[in-house]
Amino acid sequence: MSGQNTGLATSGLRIVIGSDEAGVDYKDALLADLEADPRVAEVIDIGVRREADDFTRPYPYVGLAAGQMISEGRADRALLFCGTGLGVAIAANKVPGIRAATAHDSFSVERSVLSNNCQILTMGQRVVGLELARRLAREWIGYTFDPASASAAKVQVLSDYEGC
Ligand SMILES: O=C(CO)[C@H](O)COP(=O)(O)O
Repeated sequence: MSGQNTGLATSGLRIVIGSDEAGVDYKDALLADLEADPRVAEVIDIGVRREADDFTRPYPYVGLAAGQMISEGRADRALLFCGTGLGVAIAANKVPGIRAATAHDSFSVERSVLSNNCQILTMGQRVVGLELARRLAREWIGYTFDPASASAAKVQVLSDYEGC
């Protein structure tokens, strides 16, 4: 995998944000939050967008597109939404080298980065309140995986399995 995300942010994160129709309200709200966050260098909105042709784009395309962007080194992380958060995570995890997790609580969000070195966080607009989603995203941005931690060897098992 080229441009593999180490989780080490040195000059601001490049974050992909995306959703299907069922997650677009949260996607647009979190897009504004990320753009205002000084820890974020770039926000890349991959849709869907209201009034656009892609509005009914199914969730697998969103998850796959986000995973591919990270895999190709065009972004460091992605924040994705659908109705449950599950579909976009399943899709993103099909891309080799990508670790995406659905999390709606603070501890799981923390561990998705510090234990699992996940590059992608997903949430469900039909599952979690907007203010909690916003708080979780703020917390998520603050975590950085430590490649010297005891968790690194466990994540490496996955990388070795995938060969990337
Ligand atoms: O939540 C979704 C997929 O996990 C999606 O937003 C809705 O999918 P559907 O229930 O198949 O319409």
